[in-house]
Amino acid sequence: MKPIELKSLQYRWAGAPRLILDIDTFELRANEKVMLRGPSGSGKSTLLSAIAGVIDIPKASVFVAGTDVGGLSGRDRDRFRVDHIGLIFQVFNLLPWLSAIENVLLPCRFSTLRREKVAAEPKTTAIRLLNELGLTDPKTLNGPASALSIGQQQRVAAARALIGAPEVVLADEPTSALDEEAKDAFVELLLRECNASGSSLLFVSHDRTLEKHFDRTVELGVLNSGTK
Ligand SMILES: Nc1ncnc2c1ncn2[C@@H]1O[C@H](COP(=O)(O)OP(=O)(O)OP(=O)(O)O)[C@@H](O)[C@H]1O
Repeated sequence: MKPIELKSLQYRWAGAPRLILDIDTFELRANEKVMLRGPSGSGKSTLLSAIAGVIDIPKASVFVAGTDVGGLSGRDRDRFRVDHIGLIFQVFNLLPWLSAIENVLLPCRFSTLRREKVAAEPKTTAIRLLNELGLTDPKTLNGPASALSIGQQQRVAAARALIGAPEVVLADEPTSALDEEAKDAFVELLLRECNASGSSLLFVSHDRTLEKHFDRTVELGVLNSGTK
């Protein structure tokens, strides 16, 4: 089963003069790690929103782990997303009053499937993931997320995306707030953890220096031939 398959995906924002997405075909294969590039405003975040089922897309145009995302009701899409997709955004969307560990556990709270995929006790797994991503200080792990630095928040967001081994991890410029060295280190950690959990990764970035870490790079402008 392909983690992501797009077929004749078209999308136009309400009131916009033209399609922002017009993609004939695209596939992300099992365990594949792909970088998605493209100029600002070209539709990269829109594409991730389409794959995550955050926006309304036509039926039979986006398949995630074999499910037709556009064919699901809004409620079922929300359920499907938490079961099968790990999300890391530019803004990490941590709940500031919860601890790092509690933030990482959120997908297990909302998804039985994710919880069942966690072999050990979920809290033990959350701590292991955070440790592997470089967060080890008990104060950092147990204190409120509001007290974390940007780099620490990003690691928590990555651990939250990875817990319960979702088939697909979608990352939208998660390194934009980091310096060069921290970017490379973060991408290496993320890829290692995706490999460990068997998750495929679609990673949006402008940053060509990160390309070397990925199986391949896809230019949205090339994919999106129909919008020209
Ligand atoms: N919620 C929205 N409503 C209407 N138009 C939107 C919305 N979100 C994005 N757009 C438009 O869609 C186009 C693509 O935006 P998108 O954020 O997908 O691009 P991007 O490639 O991710 O850009 P960047 O690299 O700057 O983050 C832009 O013209 C933007 O104004």
